[in-house]
Amino acid sequence: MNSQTQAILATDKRIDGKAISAQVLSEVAEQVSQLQAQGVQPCLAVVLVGKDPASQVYVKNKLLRAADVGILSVEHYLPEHTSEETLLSLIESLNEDAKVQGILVQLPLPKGIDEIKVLEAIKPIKDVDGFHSSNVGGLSQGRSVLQPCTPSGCMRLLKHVCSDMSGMHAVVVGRSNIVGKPMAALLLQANCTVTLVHSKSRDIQSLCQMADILVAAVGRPEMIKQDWVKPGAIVIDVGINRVEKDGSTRLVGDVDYADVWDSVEAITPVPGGVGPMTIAMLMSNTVEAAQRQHALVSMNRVDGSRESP
Ligand SMILES: NC(=O)C1=CN([C@@H]2O[C@H](COP(=O)(O)OP(=O)(O)OC[C@H]3O[C@@H](n4cnc5c(N)ncnc54)[C@H](OP(=O)(O)O)[C@@H]3O)[C@@H](O)[C@H]2O)C=CC1
Ligand SMILES: Nc1nc(=O)c2c([nH]1)NC[C@@H]1CN(c3ccc(C(=O)N[C@@H](CCC(=O)O)C(=O)O)cc3)C=[N+]21
Repeated sequence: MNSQTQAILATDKRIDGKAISAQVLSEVAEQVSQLQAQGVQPCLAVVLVGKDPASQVYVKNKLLRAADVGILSVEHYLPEHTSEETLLSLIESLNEDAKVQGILVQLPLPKGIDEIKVLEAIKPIKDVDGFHSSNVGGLSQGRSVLQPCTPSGCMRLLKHVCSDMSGMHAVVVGRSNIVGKPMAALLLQANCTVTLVHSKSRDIQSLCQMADILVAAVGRPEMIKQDWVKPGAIVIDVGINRVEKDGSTRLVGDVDYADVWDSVEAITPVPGGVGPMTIAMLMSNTVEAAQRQHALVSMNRVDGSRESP
């Protein structure tokens, strides 16, 4: 990225996730071309069980972005009442398919299917969501593993407005396995002092007021107001909430954007903030998975060892 683009993206208070994700996607497209030149076509398998309307929209957007950057995608749509066994055997066949380097099982899964069991069935090297315990453990140890897309997207946005986060107090609201916990791990790795807040925390407002970096991943529309935010804070709003207002549906975050605007140094909008970054990082992880698998295959050809990707 040249310094002029960096300046454009960083001068505004609004952290433009759409523009920054476009940069990530153009880097990914370049990496895809390099892999293709080596005879590797990156391919992402997306598995959707049931007909949850929001999941259908997200999956469609992921497939569109994959096509944009030259990543092949294969879709597996399974009916709502699919058994856990059927899903596990699909994952097994995708694990064994050398043409597929990335596997994503869209969450949430229908009731009756053990989410952890399903995520654990995905080969860690193909786990482009970064949800397998081996990748989760690797992240907390600071190893170079496939990282969860939403938190790594948030880190990328933060780096646009803050080149060194060392010593800053980061408060993350929400402790889910897919957002809050890995977000805290990444902030810790960036040398922040991290507070992880959840529904059982006491006096959440005071904890938020202490934040130099505030990350909201709660799922409560516009919960965070101006008097929760320290003046000059950087705010990353992960929340995606659909609210009805005057007969139409609007998308809002967990932060009251208009209310906090005057206080903050920088803030991500909803939509157009973290959401597009999540998808861009998924493409980036797919390419990384393809590169790692290609390197393993090449290494095995040279030394004849039996380890397979
Ligand atoms: N932009 C993107 O790319 C993505 C956006 N999202 C959005 O982010 C939001 C969070 O998602 P996700 O992490 O999956 O959600 P979960 O519902 O899994 O987790 C929500 C977390 O918030 C905590 N919480 C709930 N209410 C409160 C409260 N009043 N005060 C403090 N903490 C509270 C819960 O605490 P406890 O653990 O105690 O129950 C829980 O840890 C949602 O709006 C979701 O749609 C999610 C993924 C990606
Ligand atoms: N295995 C798995 N991996 C995920 O990463 C995963 C998941 N399951 N389940 C659901 C959550 C949610 N999530 C989003 C991705 C993109 C947008 C996104 O693109 N949002 C747009 C708006 C989209 C709209 O209009 O609804 C935006 O914020 O601008 C939002 C949310 C990924 N998730």
